[in-house]
Amino acid sequence: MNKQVAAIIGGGVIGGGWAARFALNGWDVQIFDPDPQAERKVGEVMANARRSLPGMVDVALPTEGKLTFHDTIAGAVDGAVWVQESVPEQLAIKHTTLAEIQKACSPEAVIGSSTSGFKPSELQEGALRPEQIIVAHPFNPVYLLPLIEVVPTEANTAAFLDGADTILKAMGFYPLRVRKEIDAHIADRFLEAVWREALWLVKDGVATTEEIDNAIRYGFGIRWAQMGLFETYRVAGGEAGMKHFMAQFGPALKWPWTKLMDVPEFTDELVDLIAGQSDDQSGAYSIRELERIRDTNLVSMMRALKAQDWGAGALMNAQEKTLRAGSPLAARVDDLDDVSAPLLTVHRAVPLDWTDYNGHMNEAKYLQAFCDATDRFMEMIGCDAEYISAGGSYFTAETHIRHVNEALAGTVIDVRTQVLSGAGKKMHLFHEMYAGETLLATGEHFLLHVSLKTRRPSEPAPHVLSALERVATAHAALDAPAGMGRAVGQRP
Ligand SMILES: NC(=O)C1=CN([C@@H]2O[C@H](COP(=O)(O)OP(=O)(O)OC[C@H]3O[C@@H](n4cnc5c(N)ncnc54)[C@H](O)[C@@H]3O)[C@@H](O)[C@H]2O)C=CC1
Ligand SMILES: C[N+](C)(C)CC(=O)CC(=O)[O-]
Repeated sequence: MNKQVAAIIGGGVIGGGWAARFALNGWDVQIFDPDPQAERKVGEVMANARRSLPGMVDVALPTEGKLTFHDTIAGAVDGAVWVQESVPEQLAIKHTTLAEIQKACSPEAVIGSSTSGFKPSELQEGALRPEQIIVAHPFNPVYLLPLIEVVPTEANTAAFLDGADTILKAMGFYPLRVRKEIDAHIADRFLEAVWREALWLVKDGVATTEEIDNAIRYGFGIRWAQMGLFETYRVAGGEAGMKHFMAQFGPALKWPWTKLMDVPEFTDELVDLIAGQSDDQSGAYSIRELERIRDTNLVSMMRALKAQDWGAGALMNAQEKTLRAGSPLAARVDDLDDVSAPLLTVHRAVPLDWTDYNGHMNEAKYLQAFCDATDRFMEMIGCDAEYISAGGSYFTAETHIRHVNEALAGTVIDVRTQVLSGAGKKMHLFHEMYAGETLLATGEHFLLHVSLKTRRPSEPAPHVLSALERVATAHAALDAPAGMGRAVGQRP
Protein backbone atom coordinates (compact mmCIF):
# COMPACT_ATOMS: atom_id res chain seq x y z
CA MET A 1 0.00 0.00 0.00
CA ASN A 2 1.32 3.47 -0.89
CA LYS A 3 2.15 5.57 2.11
CA GLN A 4 0.78 9.07 2.54
CA VAL A 5 3.24 11.83 1.67
CA ALA A 6 4.12 14.90 3.73
CA ALA A 7 6.29 17.75 2.44
CA ILE A 8 8.52 19.64 4.86
CA ILE A 9 9.64 23.05 3.61
CA GLY A 10 12.46 24.25 5.87
CA GLY A 11 14.21 21.44 7.75
CA GLY A 12 15.67 23.26 10.78
CA VAL A 13 14.84 22.65 14.43
CA ILE A 14 11.09 22.59 13.81
CA GLY A 15 10.97 21.21 10.25
CA GLY A 16 13.27 18.37 11.37
CA GLY A 17 10.88 17.61 14.24
CA TRP A 18 7.87 17.55 11.91
CA ALA A 19 9.77 15.28 9.50
CA ALA A 20 10.46 12.83 12.35
CA ARG A 21 6.84 12.89 13.59
CA PHE A 22 5.47 12.14 10.10
CA ALA A 23 8.09 9.52 9.18
CA LEU A 24 7.82 7.62 12.47
CA ASN A 25 4.04 7.56 12.04
CA GLY A 26 4.47 5.84 8.70
CA TRP A 27 4.37 8.76 6.24
CA ASP A 28 6.87 9.22 3.42
CA VAL A 29 8.50 12.61 3.92
CA GLN A 30 9.87 14.90 1.18
CA ILE A 31 12.08 17.74 2.39
CA PHE A 32 13.25 20.98 0.81
CA ASP A 33 15.83 23.14 2.58
CA PRO A 34 18.55 25.18 0.79
CA ASP A 35 21.05 24.62 3.64
CA PRO A 36 23.72 22.12 2.44
CA GLN A 37 23.86 20.83 6.05
CA ALA A 38 20.10 20.16 6.19
CA GLU A 39 20.34 16.41 5.50
CA ARG A 40 22.90 15.92 8.29
CA LYS A 41 20.87 18.04 10.74
CA VAL A 42 17.58 16.28 9.98
CA GLY A 43 19.44 12.95 10.28
CA GLU A 44 20.53 13.88 13.81
CA VAL A 45 16.99 14.89 14.80
CA MET A 46 15.71 11.60 13.32
CA ALA A 47 18.23 9.62 15.40
CA ASN A 48 17.02 11.27 18.62
CA ALA A 49 13.38 10.82 17.60
CA ARG A 50 13.86 7.12 16.74
CA ARG A 51 15.09 6.43 20.28
CA SER A 52 12.28 8.36 22.00
CA LEU A 53 9.00 8.46 20.04
CA PRO A 54 8.29 4.83 19.03
CA GLY A 55 8.21 3.53 22.62
CA MET A 56 5.94 6.29 23.96
CA VAL A 57 2.80 4.19 23.54
CA ASP A 58 2.57 0.48 24.35
CA VAL A 59 1.96 -0.67 20.80
CA ALA A 60 4.20 -0.26 17.75
CA LEU A 61 3.69 2.69 15.40
CA PRO A 62 3.33 1.98 11.66
CA THR A 63 6.52 1.07 9.78
CA GLU A 64 8.73 4.14 9.35
CA GLY A 65 8.26 6.06 6.11
CA LYS A 66 10.99 7.04 3.64
CA LEU A 67 12.77 10.41 3.93
CA THR A 68 13.93 12.10 0.72
CA PHE A 69 15.59 15.46 0.07
CA HIS A 70 14.62 17.57 -2.93
CA ASP A 71 16.31 20.45 -4.80
CA THR A 72 13.11 22.41 -5.34
CA ILE A 73 9.90 23.16 -3.48
CA ALA A 74 7.97 21.77 -6.48
CA GLY A 75 9.82 18.45 -6.14
CA ALA A 76 9.16 18.28 -2.40
CA VAL A 77 5.42 19.00 -2.54
CA ASP A 78 4.73 16.55 -5.37
CA GLY A 79 1.98 14.15 -4.18
CA ALA A 80 1.90 15.63 -0.67
CA VAL A 81 -1.32 15.49 1.35
CA TRP A 82 0.19 17.77 4.04
CA VAL A 83 2.74 20.52 3.39
CA GLN A 84 4.37 22.00 6.50
CA GLU A 85 6.15 25.34 6.10
CA SER A 86 8.89 25.84 8.73
CA VAL A 87 11.09 28.55 7.20
CA PRO A 88 12.52 31.46 9.26
CA GLU A 89 10.07 33.72 11.12
CA GLN A 90 9.99 36.57 8.56
CA LEU A 91 6.74 37.41 6.80
CA ALA A 92 8.39 38.14 3.43
CA ILE A 93 10.13 34.72 3.39
CA LYS A 94 6.88 33.02 4.46
CA HIS A 95 4.97 34.74 1.60
CA THR A 96 7.50 33.82 -1.10
CA THR A 97 7.65 30.24 0.19
CA LEU A 98 3.86 29.82 0.40
CA ALA A 99 3.51 31.18 -3.17
CA GLU A 100 6.09 28.65 -4.44
CA ILE A 101 4.32 25.86 -2.56
CA GLN A 102 0.91 26.76 -3.99
CA LYS A 103 2.23 26.90 -7.56
CA ALA A 104 3.09 23.19 -7.35
CA CYS A 105 1.09 21.46 -4.62
CA SER A 106 -2.28 19.74 -4.81
CA PRO A 107 -5.19 22.17 -4.20
CA GLU A 108 -6.51 19.54 -1.77
CA ALA A 109 -3.38 19.51 0.40
CA VAL A 110 -3.28 21.11 3.84
CA ILE A 111 -0.60 23.80 4.03
CA GLY A 112 0.32 24.26 7.69
CA SER A 113 2.64 27.04 8.81
CA SER A 114 4.76 26.56 11.94
CA THR A 115 4.82 30.31 12.55
CA SER A 116 5.17 31.22 16.21
CA GLY A 117 3.58 34.61 15.85
CA PHE A 118 2.04 35.54 12.49
CA LYS A 119 -1.72 35.42 12.12
CA PRO A 120 -3.17 33.15 9.43
CA SER A 121 -4.79 36.15 7.69
CA GLU A 122 -1.29 37.64 7.30
CA LEU A 123 -0.03 34.38 5.76
CA GLN A 124 -3.05 34.12 3.44
CA GLU A 125 -2.59 37.69 2.08
CA GLY A 126 -2.18 37.58 -1.72
CA ALA A 127 -2.29 33.75 -1.74
CA LEU A 128 -3.49 31.79 -4.77
CA ARG A 129 -5.78 29.63 -2.58
CA PRO A 130 -6.03 31.17 0.92
CA GLU A 131 -8.47 28.43 1.90
CA GLN A 132 -5.74 25.79 2.07
CA ILE A 133 -3.39 27.71 4.40
CA ILE A 134 -3.61 27.50 8.20
CA VAL A 135 -1.32 28.07 11.14
CA ALA A 136 -0.29 24.71 12.62
CA HIS A 137 2.01 25.84 15.42
CA PRO A 138 3.95 23.02 17.11
CA PHE A 139 6.10 22.83 20.23
CA ASN A 140 9.67 21.70 20.36
CA PRO A 141 10.38 18.74 20.24
CA VAL A 142 7.66 18.33 17.62
CA TYR A 143 8.17 14.56 17.57
CA LEU A 144 7.20 14.22 21.26
CA LEU A 145 4.95 17.09 22.37
CA PRO A 146 1.26 16.77 21.47
CA LEU A 147 0.14 20.41 21.18
CA ILE A 148 -0.51 21.96 17.77
CA GLU A 149 -2.25 25.33 17.80
CA VAL A 150 -4.46 25.27 14.73
CA VAL A 151 -5.39 28.82 13.80
CA PRO A 152 -7.77 29.26 10.86
CA THR A 153 -9.52 32.23 9.21
CA GLU A 154 -12.95 32.38 7.67
CA ALA A 155 -11.39 31.33 4.37
CA ASN A 156 -10.88 27.78 5.71
CA THR A 157 -13.98 25.57 5.58
CA ALA A 158 -15.13 23.44 8.52
CA ALA A 159 -14.64 20.27 6.45
CA PHE A 160 -11.06 21.27 5.58
CA LEU A 161 -10.26 21.96 9.24
CA ASP A 162 -11.84 18.71 10.42
CA GLY A 163 -9.71 16.85 7.86
CA ALA A 164 -6.58 18.58 9.20
CA ASP A 165 -7.52 17.67 12.79
CA THR A 166 -8.02 14.02 11.81
CA ILE A 167 -4.53 13.82 10.30
CA LEU A 168 -2.95 15.46 13.34
CA LYS A 169 -4.79 13.27 15.85
CA ALA A 170 -3.75 10.07 14.05
CA MET A 171 -0.13 11.07 14.76
CA GLY A 172 -0.81 11.59 18.48
CA PHE A 173 -1.07 15.38 18.25
CA TYR A 174 -3.62 17.47 20.14
CA PRO A 175 -4.95 20.06 17.68
CA LEU A 176 -6.10 23.02 19.77
CA ARG A 177 -8.38 25.11 17.57
CA VAL A 178 -7.72 28.79 18.38
CA ARG A 179 -11.07 30.63 18.35
CA LYS A 180 -9.75 34.04 17.24
CA GLU A 181 -6.53 34.81 15.45
CA ILE A 182 -4.13 36.94 17.48
CA ASP A 183 -0.39 37.59 17.32
CA ALA A 184 1.50 34.63 18.84
CA HIS A 185 -1.68 32.52 19.25
CA ILE A 186 -2.22 31.25 22.83
CA ALA A 187 0.83 29.52 24.26
CA ASP A 188 3.52 31.88 22.96
CA ARG A 189 1.71 34.75 24.69
CA PHE A 190 2.52 33.05 28.00
CA LEU A 191 5.99 32.01 27.01
CA GLU A 192 6.88 35.55 26.01
CA ALA A 193 5.49 37.01 29.25
CA VAL A 194 7.51 34.52 31.31
CA TRP A 195 10.62 35.11 29.18
CA ARG A 196 10.30 38.90 29.59
CA GLU A 197 10.07 38.60 33.37
CA ALA A 198 13.06 36.23 33.41
CA LEU A 199 15.16 38.69 31.36
CA TRP A 200 14.40 41.44 33.88
CA LEU A 201 15.34 39.19 36.80
CA VAL A 202 18.74 38.47 35.22
CA LYS A 203 19.31 42.08 34.12
CA ASP A 204 18.45 43.37 37.60
CA GLY A 205 20.82 40.85 39.19
CA VAL A 206 17.98 39.17 41.13
CA ALA A 207 18.68 35.68 39.76
CA THR A 208 20.95 33.79 37.36
CA THR A 209 19.65 31.75 34.43
CA GLU A 210 20.20 28.60 36.50
CA GLU A 211 18.29 29.94 39.52
CA ILE A 212 15.38 30.90 37.28
CA ASP A 213 15.34 27.44 35.70
CA ASN A 214 15.40 25.89 39.18
CA ALA A 215 12.47 28.07 40.26
CA ILE A 216 10.53 26.63 37.33
CA ARG A 217 11.57 22.99 37.32
CA TYR A 218 11.36 22.42 41.07
CA GLY A 219 8.02 24.16 41.38
CA PHE A 220 5.35 25.38 39.04
CA GLY A 221 6.80 23.86 35.85
CA ILE A 222 6.30 20.29 36.96
CA ARG A 223 2.85 21.23 38.28
CA TRP A 224 1.78 22.88 35.02
CA ALA A 225 2.71 19.76 33.04
CA GLN A 226 -0.20 17.90 34.53
CA MET A 227 -2.89 20.44 35.50
CA GLY A 228 -2.13 23.62 33.62
CA LEU A 229 -2.86 27.02 35.18
CA PHE A 230 -6.55 27.22 36.06
CA GLU A 231 -6.97 23.72 37.45
CA THR A 232 -3.82 24.21 39.54
CA TYR A 233 -5.17 27.51 40.93
CA ARG A 234 -8.56 25.98 41.63
CA VAL A 235 -6.85 23.46 43.91
CA ALA A 236 -4.75 26.29 45.41
CA GLY A 237 -8.00 28.00 46.48
CA GLY A 238 -8.52 25.20 49.00
CA GLU A 239 -12.01 23.89 49.67
CA ALA A 240 -13.52 27.18 48.55
CA GLY A 241 -11.89 26.71 45.14
CA MET A 242 -11.49 29.31 42.41
CA LYS A 243 -13.54 32.15 43.93
CA HIS A 244 -11.43 32.12 47.08
CA PHE A 245 -8.23 31.94 45.02
CA MET A 246 -9.29 34.97 42.98
CA ALA A 247 -10.31 36.96 46.06
CA GLN A 248 -6.96 36.27 47.72
CA PHE A 249 -4.59 36.81 44.80
CA GLY A 250 -6.58 39.08 42.45
CA PRO A 251 -5.41 42.29 44.19
CA ALA A 252 -1.77 41.28 43.60
CA LEU A 253 -2.34 41.81 39.87
CA LYS A 254 -2.39 45.54 40.61
CA TRP A 255 0.75 45.45 42.74
CA PRO A 256 4.11 45.80 40.98
CA TRP A 257 4.82 42.05 40.92
CA THR A 258 5.58 42.01 37.21
CA LYS A 259 7.12 44.33 34.66
CA LEU A 260 4.07 43.90 32.40
CA MET A 261 4.84 44.96 28.81
CA ASP A 262 8.09 46.69 29.61
CA VAL A 263 10.87 44.87 27.68
CA PRO A 264 14.50 45.18 28.79
CA GLU A 265 16.71 46.63 26.08
CA PHE A 266 18.65 43.89 24.26
CA THR A 267 22.09 45.47 24.75
CA ASP A 268 25.25 43.46 23.99
CA GLU A 269 25.89 43.54 27.72
CA LEU A 270 22.56 41.82 28.52
CA VAL A 271 22.97 39.24 25.75
CA ASP A 272 26.52 38.44 26.93
CA LEU A 273 25.38 38.21 30.55
CA ILE A 274 22.62 35.75 29.72
CA ALA A 275 24.62 33.70 27.19
CA GLY A 276 27.55 33.56 29.66
CA GLN A 277 25.34 32.35 32.51
CA SER A 278 23.73 29.83 30.21
CA ASP A 279 27.21 28.53 29.20
CA ASP A 280 28.15 28.20 32.88
CA GLN A 281 24.90 26.38 33.54
CA SER A 282 24.75 23.94 30.60
CA GLY A 283 27.86 24.41 28.44
CA ALA A 284 29.27 21.04 29.53
CA TYR A 285 26.70 19.36 27.25
CA SER A 286 26.34 19.59 23.48
CA ILE A 287 22.91 20.63 22.17
CA ARG A 288 22.28 17.05 20.95
CA GLU A 289 23.14 15.71 24.43
CA LEU A 290 20.76 18.21 26.02
CA GLU A 291 18.09 17.14 23.53
CA ARG A 292 18.56 13.50 24.57
CA ILE A 293 18.36 14.41 28.28
CA ARG A 294 15.21 16.45 27.58
CA ASP A 295 13.66 13.63 25.53
CA THR A 296 14.36 10.97 28.16
CA ASN A 297 12.76 13.16 30.83
CA LEU A 298 9.77 14.02 28.64
CA VAL A 299 9.11 10.41 27.71
CA SER A 300 9.36 9.31 31.35
CA MET A 301 7.00 12.06 32.54
CA MET A 302 4.50 11.53 29.75
CA ARG A 303 4.48 7.77 30.31
CA ALA A 304 3.85 8.41 34.00
CA LEU A 305 0.83 10.51 32.97
CA LYS A 306 -0.19 7.69 30.63
CA ALA A 307 -0.36 5.30 33.59
CA GLN A 308 -2.71 7.81 35.26
CA ASP A 309 -4.74 8.28 32.03
CA TRP A 310 -4.39 12.02 32.58
CA GLY A 311 -3.46 15.05 30.46
CA ALA A 312 -0.91 14.26 27.76
CA GLY A 313 -0.99 10.62 28.98
CA ALA A 314 -4.72 10.31 28.25
CA LEU A 315 -4.03 11.48 24.68
CA MET A 316 -1.42 8.75 24.34
CA ASN A 317 -3.94 6.14 25.52
CA ALA A 318 -6.45 7.35 22.94
CA GLN A 319 -3.84 7.08 20.17
CA GLU A 320 -2.88 3.60 21.39
CA LYS A 321 -6.51 2.45 21.29
CA THR A 322 -6.75 3.52 17.64
CA LEU A 323 -3.46 1.82 16.76
CA ARG A 324 -4.60 -1.43 18.44
CA ALA A 325 -8.06 -1.53 16.85
CA GLY A 326 -8.04 -3.70 13.77
CA SER A 327 -4.51 -5.03 14.44
CA PRO A 328 -3.79 -8.67 15.42
CA LEU A 329 -3.46 -7.28 18.96
CA ALA A 330 -7.23 -6.81 19.09
CA ALA A 331 -8.22 -10.35 17.99
CA ARG A 332 -9.88 -12.98 20.20
CA VAL A 333 -9.20 -16.71 19.82
CA ASP A 334 -12.86 -17.24 18.93
CA ASP A 335 -12.47 -14.87 15.93
CA LEU A 336 -9.40 -16.67 14.54
CA ASP A 337 -9.73 -19.49 11.98
CA ASP A 338 -6.19 -20.68 12.56
CA VAL A 339 -4.44 -20.79 15.93
CA SER A 340 -1.85 -23.41 15.03
CA ALA A 341 1.18 -21.08 15.23
CA PRO A 342 2.34 -19.19 18.34
CA LEU A 343 0.14 -16.11 18.78
CA LEU A 344 1.36 -12.51 18.58
CA THR A 345 0.76 -11.02 22.04
CA VAL A 346 3.09 -7.99 22.11
CA HIS A 347 4.12 -5.69 19.24
CA ARG A 348 5.75 -2.53 20.56
CA ALA A 349 8.97 -0.51 20.70
CA VAL A 350 11.24 -0.43 23.75
CA PRO A 351 10.45 2.83 25.56
CA LEU A 352 13.20 5.05 26.94
CA ASP A 353 12.00 4.52 30.50
CA TRP A 354 12.65 0.77 30.12
CA THR A 355 16.39 1.31 29.60
CA ASP A 356 19.07 1.38 32.30
CA TYR A 357 22.68 2.32 33.08
CA ASN A 358 23.88 -0.33 30.59
CA GLY A 359 22.08 1.54 27.80
CA HIS A 360 19.68 -1.30 27.03
CA MET A 361 16.34 -2.74 28.15
CA ASN A 362 16.53 -3.47 31.86
CA GLU A 363 15.94 -7.07 32.99
CA ALA A 364 12.84 -6.13 35.01
CA LYS A 365 11.21 -4.90 31.81
CA TYR A 366 11.53 -8.33 30.18
CA LEU A 367 9.20 -9.55 32.90
CA GLN A 368 6.97 -6.53 32.19
CA ALA A 369 6.83 -7.42 28.49
CA PHE A 370 6.11 -11.10 29.25
CA CYS A 371 3.50 -10.09 31.81
CA ASP A 372 1.87 -7.91 29.11
CA ALA A 373 2.00 -10.92 26.76
CA THR A 374 0.27 -13.10 29.35
CA ASP A 375 -2.37 -10.41 29.98
CA ARG A 376 -2.98 -10.19 26.25
CA PHE A 377 -3.24 -13.98 25.91
CA MET A 378 -5.71 -14.07 28.81
CA GLU A 379 -7.78 -11.41 27.01
CA MET A 380 -7.61 -13.46 23.80
CA ILE A 381 -9.18 -16.47 25.53
CA GLY A 382 -11.91 -14.37 27.16
CA CYS A 383 -10.29 -13.62 30.52
CA ASP A 384 -10.72 -9.89 29.88
CA ALA A 385 -11.46 -6.89 32.12
CA GLU A 386 -15.17 -7.76 32.30
CA TYR A 387 -14.43 -11.40 33.24
CA ILE A 388 -11.91 -10.30 35.87
CA SER A 389 -14.30 -7.78 37.41
CA ALA A 390 -16.81 -10.65 37.72
CA GLY A 391 -14.29 -12.47 39.94
CA GLY A 392 -12.25 -14.87 37.77
CA SER A 393 -8.58 -14.46 36.87
CA TYR A 394 -5.19 -16.15 36.61
CA PHE A 395 -2.31 -15.87 39.10
CA THR A 396 1.28 -16.64 38.02
CA ALA A 397 2.87 -19.38 40.16
CA GLU A 398 6.29 -19.73 38.50
CA THR A 399 8.40 -17.82 35.95
CA HIS A 400 11.67 -18.55 34.17
CA ILE A 401 13.25 -15.89 31.91
CA ARG A 402 16.26 -16.38 29.60
CA HIS A 403 18.08 -13.30 28.27
CA VAL A 404 19.52 -14.12 24.85
CA ASN A 405 20.19 -10.76 23.15
CA GLU A 406 19.97 -7.13 24.25
CA ALA A 407 17.40 -4.58 23.04
CA LEU A 408 17.96 -0.81 22.76
CA ALA A 409 15.46 2.02 23.13
CA GLY A 410 13.22 2.26 20.07
CA THR A 411 13.76 -1.39 18.99
CA VAL A 412 10.48 -2.96 17.91
CA ILE A 413 9.86 -6.17 19.86
CA ASP A 414 7.32 -8.90 19.15
CA VAL A 415 6.31 -11.55 21.67
CA ARG A 416 4.82 -14.78 20.33
CA THR A 417 3.10 -17.08 22.77
CA GLN A 418 2.96 -20.85 22.64
CA VAL A 419 0.64 -22.77 24.96
CA LEU A 420 2.59 -25.73 26.38
CA SER A 421 -0.48 -27.00 28.20
CA GLY A 422 -3.89 -25.67 29.15
CA ALA A 423 -6.42 -27.79 30.98
CA GLY A 424 -8.65 -27.26 33.97
CA LYS A 425 -7.19 -24.62 36.28
CA LYS A 426 -3.67 -24.88 34.79
CA MET A 427 -2.10 -22.79 32.04
CA HIS A 428 1.54 -23.21 30.98
CA LEU A 429 2.80 -20.57 28.55
CA PHE A 430 6.06 -20.08 26.65
CA HIS A 431 6.74 -16.57 25.33
CA GLU A 432 9.47 -15.85 22.76
CA MET A 433 10.55 -12.22 22.32
CA TYR A 434 11.99 -11.19 18.94
CA ALA A 435 13.42 -8.10 17.28
CA GLY A 436 12.76 -8.99 13.64
CA GLU A 437 14.16 -12.53 13.35
CA THR A 438 16.54 -12.19 16.32
CA LEU A 439 15.51 -13.99 19.49
CA LEU A 440 15.95 -11.63 22.46
CA ALA A 441 14.51 -13.62 25.34
CA THR A 442 12.15 -16.37 26.38
CA GLY A 443 9.74 -16.49 29.30
CA GLU A 444 8.16 -19.65 30.63
CA HIS A 445 5.22 -19.09 32.98
CA PHE A 446 2.94 -21.40 34.89
CA LEU A 447 -0.42 -19.94 35.94
CA LEU A 448 -3.43 -21.09 37.91
CA HIS A 449 -6.99 -19.93 37.46
CA VAL A 450 -8.30 -18.40 40.69
CA SER A 451 -11.46 -16.99 42.19
CA LEU A 452 -10.78 -13.39 43.22
CA LYS A 453 -13.42 -13.82 45.94
CA THR A 454 -11.86 -16.83 47.71
CA ARG A 455 -8.28 -16.10 46.47
CA ARG A 456 -8.06 -19.90 45.86
CA PRO A 457 -7.65 -21.94 42.65
CA SER A 458 -10.94 -22.40 40.79
CA GLU A 459 -12.22 -23.73 37.46
CA PRO A 460 -12.34 -21.18 34.62
CA ALA A 461 -15.68 -20.34 33.02
CA PRO A 462 -16.51 -22.75 30.16
CA HIS A 463 -15.89 -20.19 27.37
CA VAL A 464 -12.41 -19.36 28.75
CA LEU A 465 -11.53 -23.03 29.18
CA SER A 466 -12.71 -24.01 25.71
CA ALA A 467 -10.70 -21.17 24.06
CA LEU A 468 -7.61 -22.18 26.09
CA GLU A 469 -8.04 -25.86 25.21
CA ARG A 470 -8.46 -25.03 21.54
CA VAL A 471 -5.09 -23.26 21.44
CA ALA A 472 -3.42 -25.90 23.65
CA THR A 473 -4.60 -28.69 21.33
CA ALA A 474 -3.39 -26.82 18.23
CA HIS A 475 0.00 -26.03 19.83
CA ALA A 476 0.51 -29.65 20.94
CA ALA A 477 1.58 -30.32 17.33
CA LEU A 478 4.44 -27.75 17.59
CA ASP A 479 8.01 -28.67 18.52
CA ALA A 480 8.94 -28.07 22.14
CA PRO A 481 10.56 -24.61 22.15
CA ALA A 482 14.32 -24.39 22.74
CA GLY A 483 14.95 -23.58 26.39
CA MET A 484 11.69 -25.04 27.68
CA GLY A 485 12.00 -26.35 31.23
CA ARG A 486 15.58 -25.09 31.63
CA ALA A 487 17.04 -24.53 35.05
CA VAL A 488 19.43 -21.70 35.94
CA GLY A 489 23.07 -22.66 35.21
CA GLN A 490 22.20 -25.47 32.80
CA ARG A 491 24.42 -25.48 29.65
CA PRO A 492 22.58 -24.68 26.38
N1 LIG B 1 12.50 26.94 17.43
C1 LIG B 1 11.36 26.93 18.09
O1 LIG B 1 11.33 26.76 19.33
C2 LIG B 1 10.06 27.04 17.38
C3 LIG B 1 9.97 27.64 16.12
N2 LIG B 1 8.75 27.70 15.48
C4 LIG B 1 8.61 28.33 14.16
O2 LIG B 1 9.11 27.41 13.18
C5 LIG B 1 9.66 28.13 12.07
C6 LIG B 1 11.09 27.67 11.85
O3 LIG B 1 11.83 27.91 13.01
P1 LIG B 1 13.12 27.04 13.41
O4 LIG B 1 12.99 25.67 12.89
O5 LIG B 1 13.34 27.28 14.84
O6 LIG B 1 14.25 27.78 12.59
P2 LIG B 1 15.64 27.19 12.05
O7 LIG B 1 16.49 28.36 11.83
O8 LIG B 1 16.13 26.10 12.93
O9 LIG B 1 15.22 26.53 10.66
C7 LIG B 1 14.79 27.24 9.54
C8 LIG B 1 15.21 26.44 8.32
O10 LIG B 1 14.64 27.04 7.18
C9 LIG B 1 15.62 26.95 6.13
N3 LIG B 1 15.28 27.95 5.14
C10 LIG B 1 15.68 29.24 5.08
N4 LIG B 1 15.12 29.81 3.99
C11 LIG B 1 14.38 28.87 3.39
C12 LIG B 1 13.57 28.86 2.22
N5 LIG B 1 13.41 29.95 1.47
N6 LIG B 1 12.95 27.70 1.87
C13 LIG B 1 13.10 26.58 2.63
N7 LIG B 1 13.86 26.54 3.73
C14 LIG B 1 14.47 27.69 4.11
C15 LIG B 1 16.94 27.15 6.84
O11 LIG B 1 18.02 26.63 6.07
C16 LIG B 1 16.72 26.40 8.13
O12 LIG B 1 17.14 25.05 8.02
C17 LIG B 1 9.53 29.61 12.44
O13 LIG B 1 8.37 30.13 11.86
C18 LIG B 1 9.40 29.59 13.97
O14 LIG B 1 8.69 30.68 14.48
C19 LIG B 1 7.63 27.13 16.01
C20 LIG B 1 7.67 26.51 17.23
C21 LIG B 1 8.86 26.49 18.03
C1 LIG C 1 10.42 30.68 21.21
N1 LIG C 1 9.28 30.32 20.35
C2 LIG C 1 8.38 31.46 20.29
C3 LIG C 1 9.81 30.04 19.02
C4 LIG C 1 8.67 29.14 20.96
C5 LIG C 1 7.54 28.49 20.26
O1 LIG C 1 7.00 28.96 19.28
C6 LIG C 1 6.99 27.24 20.83
C7 LIG C 1 7.91 26.38 21.67
O2 LIG C 1 8.25 25.28 21.27
O3 LIG C 1 8.26 26.81 22.76
